Amino acid sequence: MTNPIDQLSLEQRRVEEVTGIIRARIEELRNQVGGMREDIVDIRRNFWDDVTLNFEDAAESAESHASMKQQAELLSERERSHRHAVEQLQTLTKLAQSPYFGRIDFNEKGESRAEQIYLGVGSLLDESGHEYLIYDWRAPVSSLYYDYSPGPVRYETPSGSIQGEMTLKRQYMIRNGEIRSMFDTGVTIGDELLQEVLGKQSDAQMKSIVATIQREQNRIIRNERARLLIVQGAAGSGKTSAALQRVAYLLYRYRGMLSADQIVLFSPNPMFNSYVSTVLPELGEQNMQQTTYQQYLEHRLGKSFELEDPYSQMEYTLGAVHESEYETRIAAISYKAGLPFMHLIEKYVGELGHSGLVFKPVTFRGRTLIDEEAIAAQFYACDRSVSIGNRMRLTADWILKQLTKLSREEREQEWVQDQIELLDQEQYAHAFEELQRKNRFAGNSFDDFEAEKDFLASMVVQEQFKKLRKRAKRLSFLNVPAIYRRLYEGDLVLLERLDACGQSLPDNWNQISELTKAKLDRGEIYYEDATPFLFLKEKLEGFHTNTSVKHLFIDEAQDYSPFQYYYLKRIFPNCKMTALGDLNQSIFAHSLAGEGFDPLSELYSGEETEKIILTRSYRSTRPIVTFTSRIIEGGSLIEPFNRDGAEPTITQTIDEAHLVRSIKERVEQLVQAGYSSIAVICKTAEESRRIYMALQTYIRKLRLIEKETVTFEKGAVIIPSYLAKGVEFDAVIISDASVDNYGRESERKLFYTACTRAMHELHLFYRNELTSFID
Ligand SMILES: Nc1ncnc2c1ncn2[C@@H]1O[C@H](COP(=O)(O)OP(=O)(O)OP(=O)(O)O)[C@@H](O)[C@H]1O
Repeated sequence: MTNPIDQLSLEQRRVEEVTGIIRARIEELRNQVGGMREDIVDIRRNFWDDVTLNFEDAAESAESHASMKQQAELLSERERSHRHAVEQLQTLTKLAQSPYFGRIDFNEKGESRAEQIYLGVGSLLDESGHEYLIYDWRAPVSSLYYDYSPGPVRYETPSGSIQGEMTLKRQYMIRNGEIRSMFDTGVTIGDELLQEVLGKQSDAQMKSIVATIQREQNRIIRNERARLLIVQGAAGSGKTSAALQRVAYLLYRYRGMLSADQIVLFSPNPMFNSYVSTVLPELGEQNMQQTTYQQYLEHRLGKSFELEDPYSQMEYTLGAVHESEYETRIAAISYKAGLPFMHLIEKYVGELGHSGLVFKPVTFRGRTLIDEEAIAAQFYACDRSVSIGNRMRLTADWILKQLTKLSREEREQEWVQDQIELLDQEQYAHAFEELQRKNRFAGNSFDDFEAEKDFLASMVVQEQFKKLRKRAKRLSFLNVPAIYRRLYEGDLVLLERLDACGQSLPDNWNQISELTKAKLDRGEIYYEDATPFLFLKEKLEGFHTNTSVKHLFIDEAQDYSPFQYYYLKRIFPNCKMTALGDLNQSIFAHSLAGEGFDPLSELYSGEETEKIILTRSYRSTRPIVTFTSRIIEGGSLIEPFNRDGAEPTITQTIDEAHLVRSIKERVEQLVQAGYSSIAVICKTAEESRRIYMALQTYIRKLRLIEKETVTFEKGAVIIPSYLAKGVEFDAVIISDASVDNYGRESERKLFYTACTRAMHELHLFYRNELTSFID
């Protein structure tokens, strides 16, 4: 056995050799890329010179067409090669800095000797093109590194399972071609390396974790079987990290079949998008599509209503306790989140198939062309065995036909003559050409004059009717807002029928109805009504499904309601879903907390669903995890990663001035200690603004984070608790941990979420009495 020093120098020599090969290849590739770029510019510049164009007859035209096609193909082939080479160059540049982070020696069953397998963020072949100098961390064999310690091992490949023995597992920290540290590891992937990584300061951007992925995280990343993968993980257990590495894995595993734009990540807020946006490019992949549920709802709702955002709803639930309508609103949020409400809407739609739909008349220049009764009569005359969506299409076709008829009558109207007189030269010339083309214009008879007049009138009317036709095709003759409102009008037979079939409405349904109607009548819609409204709309109009999305990732999955999950399933029927959440961080009144992930688990069959639980927490130091896990029920199951640090502090302040002074001093001390991201977390936006106003003159570059903030930056920030979801800071200050601020049971998880954002230090301030969430 070689001694450790010799081992290190042997390994260093290999790093140098491999780095040398990488550098040479970079050089080579740079030249190639330069050449390709020139080629492309050249082809683009001379595109028309290099194609032969002749359209004299059909044969010549076909030849010209073929020549153009050939040239375009040549250009796109060069562009593709250029893109590929640039990507390769990016990967090689990363490898030149740190060619690999791990090694396993694997002796495959039946082979006489072990192969040394080095793992990095991309793969590299030797000169002969046969031997891998570096394996991509996502290659099948690389999973051994994450799943096993030395001993008997096996891994899966697309063509079956491979067994053998792992004789060595080693980790490296290589920077600028130099091995900074090296460990031979046992059971877990190097506590030493993880210690080193986690002990570092936070960044404005999330980092990739490929060198230290833990076994249970690897199960999430490489899962290919589940249609629905549910991850319940403690705060800081690496759910978001696992999700992003999973995207990178899927893009590698299904290269050529799956592209980044077929993967969608639903994030908690726009700032989070900026926080995670560098991970995939760091891994040499393109970012998936990112959105928030709110953005998605806005897109779907269009101009129908002004939509309340979830943070305004949150501010209401946190701050409006003393308002008279508070209990009604909370009951409404909770009821409208559930499946019983979804079933109520389904029943309602069933009823609407027989009667009760509300239509809008087709109007034009203040006149009704087709009234709502006629549309309703037409709709209800359609065969009732046909689905509502299809009957709606048939009704639209009927309206289009009516419009064609009506447009003929419309030509006689006075306004048409007025418009004709206003036509310009160009429009006249166009009409004249059209008439000639149709052989309806000879140029010298009375008929011609009539034909021209008629043609111009038809042209003017057609132009104006275009909008009507478009609206009819979009089914805008259906008054969905009014239909949704009717649900709350109380005179529905439906509600009695529901009662009869044992489904009961909440006790205060009448008050809920009043509240909802009042909002709708202002042209606004509560956040909790948006999904039910869209569900109703889609049920009536037919679902606008998105079949191109193949993977849906839902981060902070506990913040979605069962109703929202069913809606998402309907909208994205072809995709696999990965939902990552923590029930202890359920902060919305509508979220999954009560029933856990059960409603989500029922989305697909048992065989299609898998659940993975992560209990180890990596973000915070052991003292912080020990402290925060006492806030919630079942917290003792959370396992802190063994990283030492300062104990959290709790300080009582006398009044607001004292509080502001204390926070200021604490921030200064944290800056002195070298922390670069420090957050003062307040409960609400209002509290955040107040503290910000008081502190801004004392703390340099202090930033106030609001719901509109889209970038996550380093430095000192004041942030409302619910916007701190999913992100982390070196040090966290809780500005007011008094019982007055965090006293209601419903605020426990919000308080927990705020405290668990801290990586290295946590400081709490309070006035009068401390919250009872801390024992
Ligand atoms: N295997 C790992 N190696 C290195 N760092 C890790 C690993 N797993 C998690 N981390 C780090 O732990 C921190 C928390 O990870 P992440 O934000 O993914 O957790 P989370 O479960 O989504 O947290 P939360 O639910 O509290 O928002 C991050 O700094 C991440 O880089």
